[in-house]
Amino acid sequence: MSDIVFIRGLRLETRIGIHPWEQRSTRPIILDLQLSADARRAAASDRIEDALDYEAVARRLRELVIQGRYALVETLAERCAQVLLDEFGVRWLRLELNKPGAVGEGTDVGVIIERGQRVD
Ligand SMILES: Nc1nc2c(c(=O)[nH]1)N=C([C@H](O)[C@@H](O)CO)CN2
Repeated sequence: MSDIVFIRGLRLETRIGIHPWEQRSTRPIILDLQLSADARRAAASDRIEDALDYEAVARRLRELVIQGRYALVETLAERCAQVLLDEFGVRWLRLELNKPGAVGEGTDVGVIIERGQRVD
């Protein structure tokens, strides 16, 4: 199965950073996600129950991200990945977490992780 459901540019507020001043207020992070999913099954039935619901994914990640406090982008990326694997049954994912402006205006920094087994 090589189908992918994607979410690009998911902007979420969180407290993140290694410096005490970064923990005093929220800031935006941006998630880009690729999630393996069986699009053929969803297309055959045309039912959301047979699809990986990107709306539900976005809602769950928003809840997770806003509630937490994190030092590292790696930690937050890993938490998000675990939720997708455990709660949504995603077998493979690629997650890019961007912390825009962290090393100067207009600069994108962050982490890209892949988890699970890609079945082709
Ligand atoms: N690999 C990482 N390096 C750095 C991180 C991080 O989360 N992962 N964070 C910081 C600071 O919080 C920075 O974003 C703001 O000064 C520095 N390096």
